[in-house]
Amino acid sequence: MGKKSKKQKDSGKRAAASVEGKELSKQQKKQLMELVTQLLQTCMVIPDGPKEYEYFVELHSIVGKIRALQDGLSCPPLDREKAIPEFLEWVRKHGVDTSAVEITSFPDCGYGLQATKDLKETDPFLTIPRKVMMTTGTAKESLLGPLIEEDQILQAMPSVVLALHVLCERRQPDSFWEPYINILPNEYTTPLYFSPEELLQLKGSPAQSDCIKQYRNIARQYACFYRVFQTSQNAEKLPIKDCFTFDDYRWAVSTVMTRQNQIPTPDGSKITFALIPMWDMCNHCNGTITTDYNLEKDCSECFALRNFQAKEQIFIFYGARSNAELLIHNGFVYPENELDRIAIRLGISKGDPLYEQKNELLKKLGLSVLRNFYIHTGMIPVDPQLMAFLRVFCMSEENLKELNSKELSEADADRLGDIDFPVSEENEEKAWAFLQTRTALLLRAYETSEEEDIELLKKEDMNIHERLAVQLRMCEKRILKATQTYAGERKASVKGDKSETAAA
Ligand SMILES: C[S@@+](CC[C@H](N)C(=O)[O-])C[C@H]1O[C@@H](n2cnc3c(N)ncnc32)[C@H](O)[C@@H]1O
Repeated sequence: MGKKSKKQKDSGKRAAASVEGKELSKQQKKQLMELVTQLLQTCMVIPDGPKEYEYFVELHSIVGKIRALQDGLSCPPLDREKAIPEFLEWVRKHGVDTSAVEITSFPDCGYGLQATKDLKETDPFLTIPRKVMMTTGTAKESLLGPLIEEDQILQAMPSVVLALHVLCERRQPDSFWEPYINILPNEYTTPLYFSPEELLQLKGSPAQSDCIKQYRNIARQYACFYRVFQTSQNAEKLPIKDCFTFDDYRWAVSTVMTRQNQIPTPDGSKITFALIPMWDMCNHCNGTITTDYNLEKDCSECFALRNFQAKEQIFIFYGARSNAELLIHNGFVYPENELDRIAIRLGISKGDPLYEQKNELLKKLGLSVLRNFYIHTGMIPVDPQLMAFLRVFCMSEENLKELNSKELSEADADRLGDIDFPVSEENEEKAWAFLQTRTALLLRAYETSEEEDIELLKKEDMNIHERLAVQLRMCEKRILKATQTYAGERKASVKGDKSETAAA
């Protein structure tokens, strides 16, 4: 499956030669190549902190010029609604039992699956055989095969392989996966689609920098593959060779990012990336992973994560992701996210007179002197790694000497991360005071308050990108505020305990 007959391979050539609509002139092709080279050179630069946003504006402007030249060259739009009946017929023909589910449009999360009957927690509701999936394996068997064999980037990046595979199959008139591709969204809400003004809404959030890094990576990949398609003999037969637009690549990458799953290879020896038709119509909610791969039957099996009544939307759990990760990789924010967290970067200054001793102890704990930690939503925002770092950060010379002079047992290391085992009253007070101040500073980096964000979200005419950015920063502020309060309470309780002791 996925292997094309000679007839199919020839039709790939046809598709490439007759890209509907616009043909670029020689002059335009030259201009495009110059812009792609400029993009590649700009992508070589790794911007530093304060200049990062300006860098994004520059990248976005070069990409804008490329997109303008490519106007009319991208794939024609898809009509999802119209394509659903044929898609259902196709999956059923290939052995998918769709009797428990229906594809329906839901407010706020696009299409999804609705239960046609009551389902009990753990009931199986969808089984998808490998033969309908698009995988890195089917990519290797397609027209892309020779290029994958030649290109080291492709060999190391299965998601890129899958993105190019989807794009080639979208351009292939008689693709096996045509009924599946036709029900995919026309565009996504991943930050790859954000304008500089929209990205500005994330000012103060650590996610802004991650969005820029993602944009730079995808722009660089685009520029690299644009050149590969112009020069490699193994790209000659690809239906995207002469019409590889930035918009199409961004669409393909977003398709893969928002829908891919990992499955074992047929022999079970490795893990591969896959797009799983029909299963990938499920939207996300809190819970646990309930999709498994049955190697014996060679299919993906999905079970209900809770009871669902007939007519209710069936959700699955995509995995433990923060809202920033959900926005960047999945294009949505989930305010009810029980596993939300925000990254904070902490480090010991080289100017700290106890730098060496702190470094030594952190090494013993498997922590580095500068790294990202997380604070979490929920009752206890601080995890053991952060707790241990805060304690070492605020430790006295005496404590450091004592701990560095001996072999640290697992129990010693665990105690340093255990919220209920202070090193000393002084250390505890300092650690919580530090966290309280740091969260207050981080909150000040945003240009709006949580209350202002809540008001903004009441506006109905806000565009979806801005809405997502405002939702994300609102969720982040909630975590920071809760942590600030929590740290303040813990600090006060150390003092309280002290005064109690003094009174006793
Ligand atoms: C695997 S697809 C699910 C099907 C998708 N809704 C569609 O129309 O094709 C994942 C995408 O669904 C949307 N999504 C999933 N869960 C969501 C949720 N809880 N809230 C909002 N959007 C959600 C996001 O756009 C995400 O990128």
